[in-house]
Amino acid sequence: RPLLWGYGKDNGPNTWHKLFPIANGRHQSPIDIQLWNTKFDSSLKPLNFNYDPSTTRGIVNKGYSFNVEFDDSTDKSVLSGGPLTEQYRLAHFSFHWGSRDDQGSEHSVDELKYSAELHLVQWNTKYKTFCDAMHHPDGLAVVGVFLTLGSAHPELQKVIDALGSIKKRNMSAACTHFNPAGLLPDNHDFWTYAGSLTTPPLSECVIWILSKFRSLYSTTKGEHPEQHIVENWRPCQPLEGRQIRRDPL
Ligand SMILES: NS(=O)(=O)c1ccc(C(=O)N2CCN(Cc3ccccc3)C2)cc1
Repeated sequence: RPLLWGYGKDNGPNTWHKLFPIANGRHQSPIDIQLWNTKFDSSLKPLNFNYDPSTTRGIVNKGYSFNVEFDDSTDKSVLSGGPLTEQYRLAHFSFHWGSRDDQGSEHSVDELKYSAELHLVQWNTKYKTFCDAMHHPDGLAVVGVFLTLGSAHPELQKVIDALGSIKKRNMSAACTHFNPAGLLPDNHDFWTYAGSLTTPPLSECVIWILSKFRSLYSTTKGEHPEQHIVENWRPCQPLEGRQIRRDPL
């Protein structure tokens, strides 16, 4: 059964507007973070990651990426602070990567792309469900972390080790007690702007929070996540007069 959309020539990002016309909207993601155009905002608070590893549910092959999913039926794993005025529940995290080490991230910084980008996806608890939240500009808060090749990263290694058991789309495997905070850089400085999902349905419902600092990862021989899924990043979209705020100075 052919997938509705993907990253190939016939179903890739340049074709998505046909099924999802919002693709040509004015609040699309990802974007290039042009450092000269970021503005310090003293009203931004420190980010507050409050993740409980016992909410880890498992790892699922989504076809064009894989998600590590969390139980979001309670407020056990939540994000608050930063640009957020409410609490957001962790639903899953996933990655975007490329076929080469010099591309793979979705956002770029002064046109520089990283090898991969981690997305920690949270939804605003003032809405009843994730799906409901997707219909509001403040519905989701996605924390983006740039990944660059480096020394092995224990928490990330746990994810890479689990990939062997979810080789096909819709396969899932148990994955427990994962600490998503372990994937974050020590420094929580960030840029933030109003944007969209970077995959269909491309809803303009995301408050993006991009870490200024990188996390390191190393791909072990053979078990490369991109072995079967080669490129799953969307190119940068027009900023259209949006302001990118930064914290701190
Ligand atoms: N790369 S990203 O961070 O922008 C991101 C991408 C996708 C998602 C996500 O979990 N979903 C998007 C919609 N999908 C399911 C769905 C729901 C309603 C209608 C249609 C489809 C789930 C979250 C974050």
